[in-house]
Amino acid sequence: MEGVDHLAHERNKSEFDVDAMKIVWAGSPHAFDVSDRISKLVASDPGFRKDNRSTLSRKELFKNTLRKAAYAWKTIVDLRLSEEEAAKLRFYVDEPAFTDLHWGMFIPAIKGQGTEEQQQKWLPLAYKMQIIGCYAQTELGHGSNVQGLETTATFDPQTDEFIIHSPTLTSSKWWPGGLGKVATHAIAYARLIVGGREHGVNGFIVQLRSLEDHSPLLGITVGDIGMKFGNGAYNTMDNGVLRFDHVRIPRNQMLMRVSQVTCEGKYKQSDVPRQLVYGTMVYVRQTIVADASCALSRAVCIATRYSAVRRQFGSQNGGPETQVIDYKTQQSRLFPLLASAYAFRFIGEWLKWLYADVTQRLQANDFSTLPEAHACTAGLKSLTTTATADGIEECRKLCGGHGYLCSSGLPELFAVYVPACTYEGDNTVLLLQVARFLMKTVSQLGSSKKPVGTIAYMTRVEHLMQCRCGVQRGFAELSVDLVEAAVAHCQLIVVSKFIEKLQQEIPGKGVKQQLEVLCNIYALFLLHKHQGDFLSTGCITPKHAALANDELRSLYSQVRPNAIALVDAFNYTDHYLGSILGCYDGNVYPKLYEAAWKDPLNESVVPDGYHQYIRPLLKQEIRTARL
Ligand SMILES: CCCCCCCCCC/C=C\CCCCCCCCCC(=O)SCCNC(=O)CCNC(=O)[C@H](O)C(C)(C)COP(=O)(O)OP(=O)(O)OC[C@H]1O[C@@H](n2cnc3c(N)ncnc32)[C@H](O)[C@@H]1OP(=O)(O)O
Ligand SMILES: Cc1cc2nc3c(=O)[nH]c(=O)nc-3n(C[C@H](O)[C@H](O)[C@H](O)COP(=O)(O)OP(=O)(O)OC[C@H]3O[C@@H](n4cnc5c(N)ncnc54)[C@H](O)[C@@H]3O)c2cc1C
Repeated sequence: MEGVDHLAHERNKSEFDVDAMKIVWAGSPHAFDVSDRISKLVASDPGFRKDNRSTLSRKELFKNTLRKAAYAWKTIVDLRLSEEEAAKLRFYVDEPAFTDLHWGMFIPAIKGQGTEEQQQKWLPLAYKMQIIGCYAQTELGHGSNVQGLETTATFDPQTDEFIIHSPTLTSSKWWPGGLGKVATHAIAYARLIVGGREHGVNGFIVQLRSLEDHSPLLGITVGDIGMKFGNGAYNTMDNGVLRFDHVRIPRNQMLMRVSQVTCEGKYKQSDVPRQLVYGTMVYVRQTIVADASCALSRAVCIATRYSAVRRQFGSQNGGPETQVIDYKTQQSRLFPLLASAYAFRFIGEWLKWLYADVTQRLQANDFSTLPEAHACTAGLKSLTTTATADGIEECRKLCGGHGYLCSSGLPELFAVYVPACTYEGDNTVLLLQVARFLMKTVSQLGSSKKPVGTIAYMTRVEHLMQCRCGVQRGFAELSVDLVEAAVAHCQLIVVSKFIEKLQQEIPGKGVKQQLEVLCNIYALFLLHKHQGDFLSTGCITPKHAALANDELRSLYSQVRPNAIALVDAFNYTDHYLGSILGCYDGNVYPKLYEAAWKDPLNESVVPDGYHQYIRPLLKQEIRTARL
């Protein structure tokens, strides 16, 4: 029945203060207030309706996304929302769109790689959305290998301009979000050529379309790259293709914080690491880790609530069947994902601090923590997105057949989320970067340069020094093992930061105790998952392994009465969840049944095509012997 909380009995079992946990999840009382207020604002505004996406054609879907983006901007301006509130509004609108790249990459690239003068010129236009930008780095032929990009930017001293050109088909820019149909400007990454000499890949601000009639400018060929994985999903984003035919831009449109070209055609490299050109990617990778905890928590919220609603088998003397959340197999699949959602939340908080710290150091020309920041953002982006993509799929399976319905919210969540394992750096390529960082640390063991921060533990691996010669077999040869070592390194960081979080003051009855249970589940689940490595290296004995498994089972029993309250703490509205299986009141079956009849296919009792195709089939005379 509407208005009845079918999960009230579950909520009454909670052993901790849910409202206090909501603050922990949000990060602070202020952050909770903003999130709560904005999520309800979006949920209550029919202008942000999203339950019809899977029934729209690509063109209708895209036009609807443009409408929503414009409506969101009008809401932000009319309500004078702060930058924080505006970002939350875009988050709860919950639809990949060109604005993600405008705000998430185009603006950060200018802030990170532009000079003061360039920031003063371009940022006000971008903040007021008087220009719409995209981040055009990847090409048809190269994405991972940035130094392999082929687009050229040749300096012409006669006119004090750069000539941007796509010399080959494979140099076509390919994938940039917002590029296909909307962006008026791009940060285009190209090989800098001055006086016939190459100076590596740099960023250039290039106008693509007229601000009068949106038509592509002279020398610009631009369009959308076509449908992507899943219906709806990421097809709200116009990932584009772009070719330059000798497009001329003023010299001052090369982002010149890292490298400069003077009007005399002299190339100058600032005394900063050239990798600062990659700074925007580092920034986005750390935001993607926070995104992972959002996406995973969303899937876990749906699967946990539905697991408490769903009953299957186990009826005693005609009594109710067993809630599937009470099956140990369901708990062993679901609760490690619940623990991971909280673990990723806290590692995302720490990574945000690490990024802010390295950014502050860079402003003082202190580059000492840049390698660690690169390794952490690359490795944790890889780890959390792989686990989240796999976790969303596991949550779909945890919901049985109904998890495969669009109305469960899980298929679309999966389809939108999985490219996170690829964009902003293929996950394996990024783990290889972490492996390179770890091997460089090993090579420095014994020198005066002592490992600190997230690699401080490596001082305890002195024995690696003796086998240093072993790694002469070559990085490539050992890359599979090195990638596994990189994953283990990142998992250690996640566990360590979860433990550090628990050493903080955490208010609320029973809140810290619940987080300790989740931290232990996360750590012991990893030990169980990688038991072979721990046993084969002698880190644990078989008895330790058995104890860990016993403790894991006990921890699942401790989480069980608190599971619904732990997902309520995410404070997601039904609108944001977009899931009948995960609705707050647990009134699933009537909503599933009602939703079915709203499908366009049920607009007519007899389907289109019956008279043309089915009736002749049913009425045909069988002229041959029975088949
Ligand atoms: C309906 C339901 C909705 C559900 C919603 C849920 C949530 C969904 C998610 C949100 C959805 C939509 C919103 C979208 C938001 C996100 C959008 C993102 C879009 C993606 C954008 C992109 O993809 S941009 C392009 C990204 N491309 C890459 O990442 C390329 C990867 N490659 C590289 O980074 C580099 O090529 C390389 C690092 C792999 C190699 O570089 P290079 O060859 O130059 O270097 P070397 O390997 O030789 O190393 C040399 C030394 O440099 C150091 N190094 C390398 N990189 C860096 C760095 N970045 N910073 C610092 N140092 C660096 C390296 O360590 C070496 O050092 P030494 O060993 O000391 O020499
Ligand atoms: C939805 C989406 C949105 C995107 N948005 C943007 C955007 O806005 N702007 C932008 O510039 N780009 C964007 N991209 C492009 C994205 O950044 C690249 O696709 C990504 O960096 C991966 O590069 P690639 O496609 O070249 O993969 P590849 O490198 O070709 O990967 C193919 C395979 O090769 C393997 N591989 C590659 N190199 C090595 C190596 N050295 N050792 C071992 N294995 C290796 C990889 O692990 C992978 O298994 C987007 C992509 C997607 C899917």
